[in-house]
Amino acid sequence: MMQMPPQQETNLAVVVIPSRNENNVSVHAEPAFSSSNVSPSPCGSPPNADEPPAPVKFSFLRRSLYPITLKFEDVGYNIKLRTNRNSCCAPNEPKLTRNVLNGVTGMARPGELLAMLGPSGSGKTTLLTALAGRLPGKVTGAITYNGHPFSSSVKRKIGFVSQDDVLYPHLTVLETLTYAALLRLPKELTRQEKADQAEMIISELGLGRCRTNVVGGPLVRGVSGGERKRVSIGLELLVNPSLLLLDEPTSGLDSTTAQRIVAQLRAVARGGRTVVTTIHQPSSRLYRMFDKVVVLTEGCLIYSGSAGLVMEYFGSLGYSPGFDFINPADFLLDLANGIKPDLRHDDQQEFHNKLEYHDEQNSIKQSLISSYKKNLYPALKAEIQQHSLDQDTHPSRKMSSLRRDESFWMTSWWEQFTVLLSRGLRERKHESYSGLRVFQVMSVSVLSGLLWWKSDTSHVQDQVGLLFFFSIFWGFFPLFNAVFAFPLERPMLIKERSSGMYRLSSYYFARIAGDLPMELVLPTIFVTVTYWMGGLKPSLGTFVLTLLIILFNVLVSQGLGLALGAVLMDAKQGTTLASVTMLVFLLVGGYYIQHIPSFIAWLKYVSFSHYCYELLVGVQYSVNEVYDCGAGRQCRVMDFPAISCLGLDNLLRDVAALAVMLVGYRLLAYMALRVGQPH
Ligand SMILES: Nc1ncnc2c1ncn2[C@@H]1O[C@H](COP(=O)(O)OP(=O)(O)OP(=O)(O)O)[C@@H](O)[C@H]1O
Repeated sequence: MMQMPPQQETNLAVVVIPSRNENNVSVHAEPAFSSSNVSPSPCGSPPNADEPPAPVKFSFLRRSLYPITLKFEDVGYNIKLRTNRNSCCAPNEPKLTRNVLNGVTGMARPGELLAMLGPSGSGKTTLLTALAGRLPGKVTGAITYNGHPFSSSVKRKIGFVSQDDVLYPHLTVLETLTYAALLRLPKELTRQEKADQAEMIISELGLGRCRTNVVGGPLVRGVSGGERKRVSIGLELLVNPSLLLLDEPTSGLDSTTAQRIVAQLRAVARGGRTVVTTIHQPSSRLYRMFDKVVVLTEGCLIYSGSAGLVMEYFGSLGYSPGFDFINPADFLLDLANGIKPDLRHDDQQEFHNKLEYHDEQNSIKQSLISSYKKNLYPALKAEIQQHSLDQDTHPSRKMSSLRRDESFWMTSWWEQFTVLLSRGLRERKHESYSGLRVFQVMSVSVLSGLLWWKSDTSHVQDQVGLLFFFSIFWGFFPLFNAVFAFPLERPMLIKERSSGMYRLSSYYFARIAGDLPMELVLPTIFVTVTYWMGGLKPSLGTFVLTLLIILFNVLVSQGLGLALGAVLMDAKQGTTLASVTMLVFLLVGGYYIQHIPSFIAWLKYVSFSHYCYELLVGVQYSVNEVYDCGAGRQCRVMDFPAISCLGLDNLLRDVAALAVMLVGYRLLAYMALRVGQPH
């Protein structure tokens, strides 16, 4: 029943990969565009037409060094359904579960392209995610890679392309692939060699014309959908994966582009890799490129085996198309939906209107599932077992490298940090240095300078008001900017951490360091303008201290924003909680209420704005400073009611409290990220 993978095509190039850890391995590779059915690049012209010929030494189409045979036996998966019932009111209510996968079995060998077909909701994505070792919760049955269960070593040999392209919208195609190459390729290669590898992928995937275009996203116009998909595929091909899993790589693309992508996937498979893809409605031209198909209906299999034998198999069950020519994929999808393929289109319309339609559909599906269990399943199991026996008798085929502990990272911590920092700065430069943001800060700064224009100590109340405004404005602003950081980056973080690209700590420190310049530049400009316009103490020392306190406050506030974002991982919830927190800090900061009832006075000790305000007032006025308090009398500033109740006798305590928060919030953010991310 099983069709062996087509042998290597004749038009092969022998190339040498000078990777230092691969010891100049001689390998065979197909030229990427040797296939006659590959159509011209949607970027404009066929790749290489107006580009210098790409060096072949790094071609991703080199043979896989660690071929993987993927086996999945009796795979099952249930999801817990959310109910509207309040569980505390019905504690004994059994939890509702839904069976998404039920006894799914199959095998894909190196060199094969396996396609998963089935109606929407039949479980294709769930199965693919389970095969990639990324499905949360318990997966029953067995999924093995050369006989081994999923491990960190296997993870490094798997490429996973999700249905949604998770890419940074403001990076160009070249930058996207180059940064990935710098992070994912082994440290034995130089930076230049890694960059060359990215260039090679661009050339081989026909992205040459759009290499300097930004990738784009929902809010930014960038490259086309097909180009974006090829960038996603290229990111995985960079690491020469042994097993490549793709979720609907052709959805939303025109048939020519779809065919081009599948042709490339087939070429990738022919290099000794195992390629598994889910696909929606492939044309018959596409279907012919598949070696194997798995057909799902409602989480159960109706077929698993050779793509070329489906018509014969279903014909033997009495299901034959009523037409001379039919796309096998349409035929399979009709069957998976429980529709008899011999009904003509008009008849189907009529049939759909009948009441017994659903019963009939269900009975066809059940009969196909039973036939699969009776006719195909035993042979499939026997084949899988025979393959396992062969592996046991030929231990060399078991790929000992998979057992080796490869939990080490591809690049050093420092390398990861510098690459992630550079990538983050480039991706967010439009946001950090946006004119709107600068305008926002500058306009508030100039307006407050005018409102407090040349105030002096005869208006102490106004001056402390300005200092309080400093502490609150530079509490709100960084907090709200930081709260978005992790929720917005979450999909990228999950994707990249799932493929073991970098340590969480290197990402975290790069993110914090990348945000620093603008987080510190804007308050510096703001304070410089407002301090001197507002008539605060004309002393350079006091000005510098005021600036340092505000920058300290900014860092603490940013830390709280990062922590809220990392704990909640939801921008909406994060901003809601941030606004409530800042309102509380505003009220207990010490400016509006001077006599807070003792049972709630503790709130001010958790408010960084309170400490910041105390410090600002503390450095602004010296102990013996006086002001004109009317009728020619001189009063001590420290006796002014709004200041005396602050208790400025222990400013070091304020500094210590802010320092604890500075470290504590960042630590909390890191821990929350660690808990929520794949390891
Ligand atoms: N986390 C989840 N919560 C609720 N339902 C889920 C979850 N994951 C999967 N499902 C359900 O499981 C079924 C299979 O989903 P899956 O995404 O695997 O289908 P699919 O065949 O890939 O569909 P499509 O072709 O539309 O992408 C669907 O009915 C889906 O609603």
